[in-house]
Amino acid sequence: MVETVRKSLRDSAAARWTALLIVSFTMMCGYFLTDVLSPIVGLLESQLNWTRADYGVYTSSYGWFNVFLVMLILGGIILDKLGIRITGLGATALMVIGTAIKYWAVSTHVLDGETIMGLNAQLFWACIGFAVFAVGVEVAGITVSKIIVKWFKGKEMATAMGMQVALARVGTAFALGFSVPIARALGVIDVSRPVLVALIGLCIGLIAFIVYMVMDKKLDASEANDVQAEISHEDEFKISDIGKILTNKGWWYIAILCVLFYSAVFPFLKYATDLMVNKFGVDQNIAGLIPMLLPFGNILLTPLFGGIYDRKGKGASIMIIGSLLLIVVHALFSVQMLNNWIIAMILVIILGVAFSLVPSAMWPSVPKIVPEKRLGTAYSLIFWVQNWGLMGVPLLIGWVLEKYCITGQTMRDGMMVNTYDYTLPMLIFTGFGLLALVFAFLLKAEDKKKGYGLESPNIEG
Ligand SMILES: NCCCC[C@H](N)C(=O)NCC(=O)O
Repeated sequence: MVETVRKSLRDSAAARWTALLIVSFTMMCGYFLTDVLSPIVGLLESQLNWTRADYGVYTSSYGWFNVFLVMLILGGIILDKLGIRITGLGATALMVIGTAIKYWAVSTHVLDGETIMGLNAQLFWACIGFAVFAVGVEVAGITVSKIIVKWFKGKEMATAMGMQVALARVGTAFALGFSVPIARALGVIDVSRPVLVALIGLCIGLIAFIVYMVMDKKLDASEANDVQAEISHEDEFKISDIGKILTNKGWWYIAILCVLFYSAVFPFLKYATDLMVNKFGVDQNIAGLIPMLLPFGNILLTPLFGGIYDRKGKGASIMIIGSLLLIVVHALFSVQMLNNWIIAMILVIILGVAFSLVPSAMWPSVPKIVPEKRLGTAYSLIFWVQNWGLMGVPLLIGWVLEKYCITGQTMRDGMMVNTYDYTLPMLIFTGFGLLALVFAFLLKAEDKKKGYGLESPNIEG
């Protein structure tokens, strides 16, 4: 009898890297929209009368539905229960719908002069759009992580996750770099134009995801056999599995490390331009260029470090080194006499290394701690914990700046504005780094105790 060895579609390198590129493109469009308004805060003020406080409300709306309505956790449960295709399609559609609402809000005049719940109506609807989009992009994020595990387990998983994060950072860098030129293009300033570009990108991203769904179906078909069907039935996700995640110490260490580490990076980026102006004396028209080095650095380094994790292992150690670098950078930012912009550039570059090390090792470590059937929920719970930090820390830093750090006033662009001393905020970020380091060590110790294999390569022999 001739025995045929059935090959899975994931054994084809071309197929799995194509799948990765397709879903990474969708995520890149999502990250572009996420930061598309960050560089045009000044234009929002002059065109739509949004104050800095209004912009703060808009930024925090990212977490409204994800955090308070626990939509992110529901998304993770839906992912584990209903699967990748339906969840990914729903999440991508939500990104498009949310962005369409936001585009309408910032481009229409029918809301002029109206208020809703004490907010300018245009701002209110922009926030609702952003909050809906945020559910989509976060759930799409966990879906894509699960997609990568599905195609790359036992193979180049960390490299693939690193590539996906790198392409997401391209989206962030494009937003930081091109939003202003797009808004100023055609001789008429229009803040809704970058949002329209993002909306078009997301529609293409939706089509890309539908193409991916065909590949996903083919992958399932290539792996289907009776034995597996039996196993997968027994192996179905149950709601009680959430308890198993929440009682897993390793999962907690990753979740806490994640919220502490990301709280010292993304919220820092929201204030980094202002830091360059106030501490390093950089002209505010070009001050954004220094923080922009961070996502650009990530584009090269995250897949590189992912590759090291795949081939050599040392995932927990990589997270320790990343946390150490984070502490060094923020501590040096807090030293008052270090105020030359070249130092600022060097520190941002080192922060870029730290922000490549930790994500490249953290995300591929989750499948080593949590079984695949619970991965969607595990990732979504980590993102949920993380979203509290992403929402709360910018508010904390803003409050600290206003209460303790005003040093005087100066004239900028013909307007009298406050000047700030960033020492205290940078010490707070350093504190997050120190705590992150403690949890990185705890994770390494737990790995040693439980044998998760965080220090082992991902590529199987
Ligand atoms: N401004 C985008 C925030 C994305 C947060 C998301 N939960 C996440 O952590 N993604 C992984 C990453 O490193 O971007």
